[in-house]
Amino acid sequence: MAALTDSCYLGFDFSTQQLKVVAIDGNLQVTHQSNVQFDGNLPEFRTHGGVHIHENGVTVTSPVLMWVKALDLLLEKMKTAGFDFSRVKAISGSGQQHGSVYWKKGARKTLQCLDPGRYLHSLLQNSFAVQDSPVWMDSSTAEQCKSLECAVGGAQQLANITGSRAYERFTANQIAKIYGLQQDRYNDTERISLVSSFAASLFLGDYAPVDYSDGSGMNIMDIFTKQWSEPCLKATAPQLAEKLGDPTPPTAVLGVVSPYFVKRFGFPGDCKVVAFTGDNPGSLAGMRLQEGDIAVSLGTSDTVFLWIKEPRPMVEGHIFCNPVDFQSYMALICYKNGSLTRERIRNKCARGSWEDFSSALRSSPMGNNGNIGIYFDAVEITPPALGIHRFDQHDKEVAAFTLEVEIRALVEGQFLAKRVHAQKLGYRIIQGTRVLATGGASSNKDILQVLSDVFNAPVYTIDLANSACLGCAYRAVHGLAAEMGMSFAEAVSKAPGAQLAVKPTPGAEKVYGPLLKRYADLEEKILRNTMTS
Ligand SMILES: Nc1ncnc2c1ncn2[C@@H]1O[C@H](COP(=O)(O)OP(=O)(O)O)[C@@H](O)[C@H]1O
Ligand SMILES: O=C(CO)[C@@H](O)[C@H](O)COP(=O)(O)O
Repeated sequence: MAALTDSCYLGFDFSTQQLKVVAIDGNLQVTHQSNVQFDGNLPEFRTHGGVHIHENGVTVTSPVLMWVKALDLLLEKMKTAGFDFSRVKAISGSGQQHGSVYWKKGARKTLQCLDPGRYLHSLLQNSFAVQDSPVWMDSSTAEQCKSLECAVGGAQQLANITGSRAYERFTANQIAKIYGLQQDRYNDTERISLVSSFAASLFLGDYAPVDYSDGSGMNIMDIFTKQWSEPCLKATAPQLAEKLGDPTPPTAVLGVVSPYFVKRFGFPGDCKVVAFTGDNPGSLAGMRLQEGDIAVSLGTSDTVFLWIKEPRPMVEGHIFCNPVDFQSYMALICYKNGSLTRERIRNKCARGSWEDFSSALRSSPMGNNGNIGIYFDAVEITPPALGIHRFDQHDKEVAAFTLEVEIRALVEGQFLAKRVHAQKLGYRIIQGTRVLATGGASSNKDILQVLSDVFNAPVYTIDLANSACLGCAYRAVHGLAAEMGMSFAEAVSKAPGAQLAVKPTPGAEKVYGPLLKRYADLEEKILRNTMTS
């Protein structure tokens, strides 16, 4: 037993607003957690919510050096807190999906001989051909999307290969834009990483490959052969395969940590680095999703995901390779107007207080007396529409709601959308369905109550809102076990299970059944108006 509590595994998450870490011991118990907030702890980068929204409103980037500096800061913080790095057997991690990093020619050499006496951000300040990395909130690549779909034979055909039709935030379209507008920088790029494989590269002291699961969010990888698709490569940019390197299984042990971390922080020389993946795949691992469950992540973005065996890619939603099981897949739907929209309405209607926001939810009725709100502050992903739309019980568009009605309309609207879209992908709520919630807003029980009522199913949470970090700490454990043929489920069987957070209110299905239909029709109408305007 002592050996199990002595050993330690780390999971990092480079998400939109912060860098987080979770440490677990060999018994899979959480022993340490920490984080660095980009806006608050690194104000010199002047980000808002971890990003820069450019003047055109659709280009969204983050400074790549901010992520590097956040890692310097986080590891120093852990050291100051007395964290014992010498016990770490393996690390893994995740990153916000789709974002891309452009390593400059010569950067590999720099990575291979980092001076442990200096900070990473100072050592790597000249290592990037593009300083501002495009991130998942970007929607500036409509033109590139059109041309990629056209090149492979249409949206459905692209989905049949890569798991998704062309999406503006997906990496191929971002790369095509950089190649089109900044050819010098593209030519000066030695390696293109995702945020996840970039983070793994820092630890490895060499370029880390893209894993199959996060690689599925690029519009370039064939999710069935798990190789780059030739037609997609060709339609995106020249010499792309060599700049991407070959994709790798998410369970792969990539090597050991770079001597930089051994000398500077005292990591053991044989501490393994397991492939990093996307934050949503990381969450699937952290929640130990089972077939039949539906997971709802309420982070900066809201996402819904499912474990699936037989994928049928469609033009709505995404299919990714499964991060923990080679034979399986995961379906995902992403919403851009998640926590940041809830924060805006909280500030406008609840004096900036989550407590007041919650009490408005508690004191308003299920179904909001028939009022429905659809809030797309930024161009939404599912569906691609914009604007604030409020409807009364007769589906008549109205200009405003009272504060309390506005708060409930936002939360109900967000969850009605999730159930409507999940059902369109074929998901059915059956006896025994569990909704697993995670992400920052999953700490709010009143928000979870609305989720439970709209889905008419119990909502479970895990102890930690940071399921991506935890999942990657589990993946670090599994990476070592997988080498001996052990499955993920076996490797983490001792981990604490999800806890029941809330049950649906009696009568919920009667209230939300008709609202689901109305929501779907109203959304359809908004989308039609968007297309014709
Ligand atoms: N009590 C709360 N109620 C609702 N939302 C909350 C609460 N606490 C935190 N949040 C939301 O959680 C969000 C951060 O979630 P998180 O999953 O950590 O994001 P990310 O991983 O994308 O950085 C914040 O933007 C905030 O709006
Ligand atoms: O674009 C997607 C998924 O397709 C987003 O879910 C990003 O992966 C960002 O994640 P968070 O920082 O919101 O967790």
